[in-house]
Amino acid sequence: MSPPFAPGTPASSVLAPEEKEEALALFQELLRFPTISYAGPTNGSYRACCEWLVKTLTDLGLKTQVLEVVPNKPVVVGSWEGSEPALPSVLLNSHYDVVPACLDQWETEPFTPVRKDGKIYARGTQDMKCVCAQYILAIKRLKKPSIAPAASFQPRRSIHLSFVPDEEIGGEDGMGRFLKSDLFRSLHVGLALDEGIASPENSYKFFYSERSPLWIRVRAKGLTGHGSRFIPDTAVEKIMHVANQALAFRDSQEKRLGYLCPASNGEGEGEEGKRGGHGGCKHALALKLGDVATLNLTVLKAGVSMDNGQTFAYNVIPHEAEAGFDMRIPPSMPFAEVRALLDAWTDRAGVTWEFAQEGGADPLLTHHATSIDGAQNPWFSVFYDALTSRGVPVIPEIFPAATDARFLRAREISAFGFSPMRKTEMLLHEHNEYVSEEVFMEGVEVYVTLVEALSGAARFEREGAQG
Ligand SMILES: CSCC[C@H](NC(C)=O)C(=O)O
Ligand SMILES: [Zn+2]
Ligand SMILES: [Zn+2]
Repeated sequence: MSPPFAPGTPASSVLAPEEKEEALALFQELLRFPTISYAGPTNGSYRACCEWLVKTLTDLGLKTQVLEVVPNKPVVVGSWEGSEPALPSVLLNSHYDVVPACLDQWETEPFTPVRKDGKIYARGTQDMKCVCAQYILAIKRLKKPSIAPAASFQPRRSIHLSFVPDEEIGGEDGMGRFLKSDLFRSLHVGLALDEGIASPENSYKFFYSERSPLWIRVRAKGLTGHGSRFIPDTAVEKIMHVANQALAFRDSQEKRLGYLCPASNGEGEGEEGKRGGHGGCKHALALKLGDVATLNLTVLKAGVSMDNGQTFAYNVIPHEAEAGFDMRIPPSMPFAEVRALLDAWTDRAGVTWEFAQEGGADPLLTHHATSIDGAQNPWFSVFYDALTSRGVPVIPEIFPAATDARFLRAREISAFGFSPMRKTEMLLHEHNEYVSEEVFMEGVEVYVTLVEALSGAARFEREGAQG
């Protein structure tokens, strides 16, 4: 892979003002659906959003299919057949669900988009309805071009757009079910694009792997008694012992941030004292969030209560306590090491730990990566060359959280996480989420570039004669 190159000047918007307004109107229509994912019977406005997607894709002339394996959790697929449909296709995936918004913390109504100072405020503007809309608008540009050189574009490989629910609550009933369907098999996907995150710098980040989310439950039992005494071996004391060691590990990982990648020069941890750019490191890569482990104490339960936690008996030492940790494990950290740490922390405290993920953590105990070596993975070269052709530095990273791309990579389908937002504050899951109109419109053009290149890619040598 070539190193990231110096910033250039990206093409500015070439759309007429009325076309920009049309594009922003479409984006705002999508933002109006309160598609908050949750485990309720109707799943917010999934169905209404799905109907809007079906109409929008059909109006574009795409073949539209809806898969509803789990009631009220539809997956929508729009397809544009390529001139060589036997070749592996390009999948543009996005999730249409969003996280909840705390109304009292927002300055605007989260599902009534507001345009102010060149920005659009609404839940989902970054995560990830921007990308849902940009895919649609890029296809619209390519199908009904008003601007050269998009005129007469015909994809060689088929292009599929998938819009899935439930990503924000684990994705099992969304992307998980979609991947197991005959519909998905029929798409014959070679490369998928999925979400990334905004880059505050003048660069595009893209993600080729992600950290594994492990949620750990620790339960302790201990002696009870009067709150005025020195009772030994209490449940809370045991939990505190585990928590203190866990938080010390957290500190040690946080200190690694910004230091040279030890793997890049083969000299191990000692080299981490040298900040990025020094010390003979081959790549001069500073460790980022996706390269280190994180751990947060996110659940704490204890106390004797007769009314479900409304009031507590402050003078009774609780005989049980529980802690929950959200751990994120980078591909460089073997899972055996994680287990050994957890065993050591809990053994010393005389308690046990378990995975808290529903259905177990087995699928999360393997990291999957899409190769970013062009000699191994020709999709990477096409993606990277097309993206860098826009003159903005392009940075490969490991996604710090979990996305639907993990399901694709687990099936050995190449998947890059990418949301075209440069010079943009990262606001996913935050209050007052927004994206600038300029960034949004540039993103449409970025996808025009990417879709042209990816769907136009000639048969790769390894694809053989049958595609
Ligand atoms: C494991 S399912 C939860 C998925 C969620 N994804 C994001 C992007 O926030 C997370 O990483 O917590
Ligand atoms: Zn997302
Ligand atoms: Zn999210």
